[in-house]
Amino acid sequence: GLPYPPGPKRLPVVGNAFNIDFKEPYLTYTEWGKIYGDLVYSRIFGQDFLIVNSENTARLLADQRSSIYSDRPHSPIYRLFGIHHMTPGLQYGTEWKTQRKLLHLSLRNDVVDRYRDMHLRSAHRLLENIQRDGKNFYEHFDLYTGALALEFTYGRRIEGKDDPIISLANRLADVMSKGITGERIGLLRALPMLKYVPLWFPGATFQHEAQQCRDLVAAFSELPFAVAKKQAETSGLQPSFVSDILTHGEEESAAKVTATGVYLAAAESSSATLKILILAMILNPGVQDEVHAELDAVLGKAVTPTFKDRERLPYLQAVLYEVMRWHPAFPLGVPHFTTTSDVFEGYYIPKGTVVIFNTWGMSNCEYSDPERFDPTRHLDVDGKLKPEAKQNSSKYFGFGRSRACPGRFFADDALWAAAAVIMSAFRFEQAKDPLGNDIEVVPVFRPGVISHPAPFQCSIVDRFTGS
Ligand code: HEM
Repeated sequence: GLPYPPGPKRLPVVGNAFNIDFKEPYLTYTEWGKIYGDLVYSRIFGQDFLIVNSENTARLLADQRSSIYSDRPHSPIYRLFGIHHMTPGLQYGTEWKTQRKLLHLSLRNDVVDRYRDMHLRSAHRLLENIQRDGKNFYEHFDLYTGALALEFTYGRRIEGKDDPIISLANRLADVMSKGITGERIGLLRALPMLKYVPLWFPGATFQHEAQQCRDLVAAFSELPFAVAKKQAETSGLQPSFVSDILTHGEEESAAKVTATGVYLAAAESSSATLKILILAMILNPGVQDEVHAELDAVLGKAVTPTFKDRERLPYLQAVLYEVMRWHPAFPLGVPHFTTTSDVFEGYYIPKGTVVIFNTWGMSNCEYSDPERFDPTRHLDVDGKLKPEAKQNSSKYFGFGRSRACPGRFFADDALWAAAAVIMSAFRFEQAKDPLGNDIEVVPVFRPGVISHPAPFQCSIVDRFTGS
């Protein structure tokens, strides 16, 4: 037979389990990429992995062979935690295709303009929250993106973090991110009997978390939907994802399931990106000066931007592209899985291989001096956006025409609205200690599929009052 793609030497049974930095696996994969090239083969506990280190190869596989490369890894953990029927984890097949069709109705490029008022209204709410209570800016970003996701999905306006639906959603996201880790997915593959440990068994934390997650999923797929329907009967249906589906005569059950997945896919990814923006601004005050200079020159002082100003603010847009390049919120995308075996450039790729698109590696190796935060990479000599800038940033939303993020156009507007509104109002700076010295900020990212910056202190100054 044909050889596997090149890769690090494997030990019997464990394979490469001890070669990977599980906290920041993208660092390991990027190192491997430098040694072995665009395609790296690895194995852990009998599971095949293919790491794809170049954007071009990722597109050749995911776009041109999408029927082979669009599945998701099969793991019993999704069923245990009750999330196996949500779009991001669904296996390639009819149910997934139906959900993608429903998402397309409300999220395609030519319909997302209708959410722009909602984005701006929510961005102003974000601004007020930061003005009132700057210390908890992380929480305000989570509320901004969570509220947008819920209003988009159910037409429900969220007034604050105590809203019962947002607190339910947050509890669910929390249980999921703690419960469904890569290590557990691996452990369950190695010791499948773990899923039969009875609930009463001492130390069965895993089972308790799974049960709690299933209960929360069940509540979350019923409650907001029921509220939206009730509202529809009394005051008419607010335009939303759910209303789009119901007016198209689609089945209620498909609508409910798809809606639940949207919140989980939309909220955390966008708020992580906004936190990375603030981190980048604190670390690069000169870039922040440029953003402010552009805003003041184009709009005049103390004018808050709206979407009609977007084209005239190329530097701000370049900053957003650079945020995603500098540290992608999904450094390794979301894993794909092969439905059949394949041969690519003379290499054999088995059926059932987990395919990891190393976006972090791509955004580091395909640019010079990659650690430097430099928005001008995306601008030409006249300060206009390079024609390829938008396309270059599409990799941060994943790969495969049919599997890539369906919410990317919505996310793009949500990020822009928040960035434009809060950056026109505030300057983000290093916080000071009681002696007046700057508190140094070191960029540290938490492990996980979505890479959040670890909490950092920050001083937020009103640009116009100086307070
Ligand atoms: C900055 C914000 C966001 C980023 C960086 C992001 C990125 C991603 C990535 C990398 C994937 C995996 C694609 C792949 O399999 O290759 C994904 C999937 C997905 N995203 Fe997003 N996303 C964002 C916001 C959103 C929003 C706002 C929504 C909905 C309104 C959304 C809905 C989804 C859904 C439903 C999936 C699963 C698609 C599938 O498995 O078929 N995302 N996203």
